[in-house]
Amino acid sequence: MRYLTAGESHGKQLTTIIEGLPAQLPLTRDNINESLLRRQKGHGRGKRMQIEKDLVEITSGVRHGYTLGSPLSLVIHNDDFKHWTDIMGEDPIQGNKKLRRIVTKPRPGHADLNGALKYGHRDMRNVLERSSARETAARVAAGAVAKTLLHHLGIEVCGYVKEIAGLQADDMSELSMVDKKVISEESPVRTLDKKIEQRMMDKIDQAKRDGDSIGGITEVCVEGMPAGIGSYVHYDRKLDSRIAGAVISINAFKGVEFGIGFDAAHKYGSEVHDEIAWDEQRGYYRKTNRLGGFEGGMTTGMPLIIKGVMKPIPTLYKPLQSVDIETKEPFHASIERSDSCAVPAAAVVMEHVVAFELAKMILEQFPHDQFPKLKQAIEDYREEIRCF
Ligand SMILES: Cc1cc2nc3c(=O)[nH]c(=O)nc-3n(C[C@H](O)[C@H](O)[C@H](O)COP(=O)(O)O)c2cc1C
Ligand SMILES: C=C(O[C@@H]1CC(C(=O)O)=C[C@@H](OP(=O)(O)O)[C@H]1O)C(=O)O
Repeated sequence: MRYLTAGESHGKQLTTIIEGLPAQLPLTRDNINESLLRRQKGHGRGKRMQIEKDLVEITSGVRHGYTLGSPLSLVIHNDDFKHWTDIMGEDPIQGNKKLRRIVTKPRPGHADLNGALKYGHRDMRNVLERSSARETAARVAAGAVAKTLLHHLGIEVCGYVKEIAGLQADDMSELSMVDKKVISEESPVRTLDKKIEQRMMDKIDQAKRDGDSIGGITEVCVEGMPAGIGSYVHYDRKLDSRIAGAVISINAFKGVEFGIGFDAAHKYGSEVHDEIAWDEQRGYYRKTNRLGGFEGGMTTGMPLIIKGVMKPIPTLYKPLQSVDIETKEPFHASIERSDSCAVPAAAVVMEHVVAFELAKMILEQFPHDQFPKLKQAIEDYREEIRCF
């Protein structure tokens, strides 16, 4: 299974095409819209999220509530396009630089300058339109399809905020998946402790007043993955490495950790590795889960715990110094609008890109033309490893 996305941030629409899904998977647009709505929430988003109401249209691949096995295409319309029809239209546009809204002032931390150098764009709008995290809506749509597939296989994926501006959200490790989901779905900045939640929002508001931005840490937990998904035999079949790539591909993500992650560097082996145990009901299991559910590029059968680090948003109301590519003069640009913190939304994005990689690996490992047969194959495999 693979997917592609297309679409510019202020263009007409975002398109996602997923190829390689099994036939006969139950799928409706509600499965996807729920995820899209969650991605739009969270304290610290800018005015754009008030304009957009992300709803998907399934334009192929589904009939009467079930996948056909043919490519699935999903469309999300950009409501903001109506304000940008000339600037984003396909026909040549006349007028002065201001009318055409040509961008010649690159923002440090965004893709503007490097993208302009690479593709030879003297108008950096040609870069920012596609490098914008608007594209993550299309990725969430793909991930929502993957999550639906996983859900029907008894696998649940949940993403939530772990830290914003140095403030730790509550440790959710002991909570049931249902409770984790309630917390992350209500509003992704939610924590169990209302005081911490308020302090996070205060920090975001303060950063916004200061013309600054804020990053944080997101976490994804996965329950129900059987052991042995992924592979040790080749670098590109290691599931943890695919997940790491997918997480780092999210705009502004700069790090990924599995389980205790970087803390493993300061510990002894006896404090890091998870001892193996067995009982009749569960089969093999681990007494601890410090490695976050991965060994040798494969799942261990324990919950997957994955963290991602998001840097602060690059577009600042109090801008950093840069150089105009036309005049070569230094400048301090003022900006029109931006998010000041998008960590809650990014947690939802991470949940969905992880889900896609998990579903993709499962489909690689089991025959999957027909979803009911895939489901049976997974059930048989679970039983086989329980009795191993
Ligand atoms: C959900 C989400 C929303 C974002 N919103 C903004 C924004 O409003 N302004 C901005 O400059 N960057 C925003 N970003 C980050 C940029 O898209 C990102 O920093 C940029 O594409 C450069 O890529 P890099 O940071 O991965 O190097 C957002 C990222 C995410 C995940
Ligand atoms: C549109 C989304 O996020 C956008 C991501 C983004 C960026 O530079 O990454 C910049 C902003 O776009 P605009 O300049 O139109 O306000 C965000 O709003 C979205 O998440 O749907």
